[in-house]
Amino acid sequence: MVTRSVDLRSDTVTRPTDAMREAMASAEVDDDILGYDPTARHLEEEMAKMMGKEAALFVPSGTMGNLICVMVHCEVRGSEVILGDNSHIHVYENGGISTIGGVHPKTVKNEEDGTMELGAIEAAIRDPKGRTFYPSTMLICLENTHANSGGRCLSAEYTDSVGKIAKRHGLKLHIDGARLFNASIALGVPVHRLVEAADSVSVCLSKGLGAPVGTVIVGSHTFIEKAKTLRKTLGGGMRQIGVLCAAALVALQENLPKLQFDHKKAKLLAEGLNQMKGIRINVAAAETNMIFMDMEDGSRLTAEKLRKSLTECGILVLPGNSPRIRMVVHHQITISDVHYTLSCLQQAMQMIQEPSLNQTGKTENALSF
Ligand SMILES: Cc1ncc(COP(=O)(O)O)c(C=O)c1O
Ligand SMILES: C[C@@H](O)[C@H](N)C(=O)O
Repeated sequence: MVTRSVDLRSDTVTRPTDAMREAMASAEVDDDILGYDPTARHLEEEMAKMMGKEAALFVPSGTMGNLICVMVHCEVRGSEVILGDNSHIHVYENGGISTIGGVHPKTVKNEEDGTMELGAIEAAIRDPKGRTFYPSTMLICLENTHANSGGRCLSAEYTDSVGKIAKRHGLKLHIDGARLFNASIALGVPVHRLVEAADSVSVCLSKGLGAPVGTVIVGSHTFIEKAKTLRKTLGGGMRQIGVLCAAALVALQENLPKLQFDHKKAKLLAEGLNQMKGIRINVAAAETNMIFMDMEDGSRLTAEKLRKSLTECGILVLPGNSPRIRMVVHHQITISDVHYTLSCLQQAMQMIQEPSLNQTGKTENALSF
């Protein structure tokens, strides 16, 4: 019976630490819809300062944060947003910007590193002279780090270049910064510099930072005022949110410094996987806390077989029928968990690829982790 549990499904799975729970229990609270929750104000002031923006607003989720930001920037009917074809907003948010926001998506191909080609972005901008027929481009969205590219980082220089395109065409720039702190640590660039060109940013507290709930959006005072109204319209206004914001403040203090170790653990995992036959790993692409593991063509290995073997070892990855397995490291994964995962994968691959060998109990090239 497996007793060990290693949860690599996502960095959204972390449990609140004791310090977070203590802070939640003793949090100073008030009605935040009326604008009086002191702990929410404290968190929002902290985040606005860190991001170098005028104001901030706590929202229940990253999905709502992105939706509100897109809707504020695209408040004119017929608005269109340019975003990546593999972006979280386009793929994993139920098409909310269209179905709820009434905003038309104009996708541009995401490159392997999470960027969109600058020329392709500019070419996607509608000609205002065609306004009778075309939607009107109002906004460009980036995602840093880029989740579906494996947690790849967008540089400040690239973001500035996109910002220049937006400004040249009178557009706004939003950054889905669900894992912005991971990008900042990996690049060694402060978060405020990474988002300098952005008019709005959505930053998740519930990802690598390990808070149980929440996202903060930042922007100008005018933007945040409009966002506050929309948050209420969408049902995202809440009462005593100081309980949640207190945990987020602890997460910022406790876990921000730990992100560098998450990246080191992810790299260790990628390097170990890279020694194994039958799978493909791009070690260089493991820039932050995510790893993508692809099955080699023609191999007996399938993602489903490996997922099943991992589960039998108590190792959790997201279920799915994709031939790719994603592993996400967080502060509640230890180095020993990484070694355990590598050892379980090595044995699983051996059993799947060389079933006859295992009947004799012989094992070759067993890697020692
Ligand atoms: C890049 C990115 N943006 C936004 C979100 C949405 O955040 P939430 O799950 O809190 O809605 C996620 C996933 O959680 C994400 O990975
Ligand atoms: C699944 C996805 O929505 C989530 N943001 C994650 O990365 O785990």
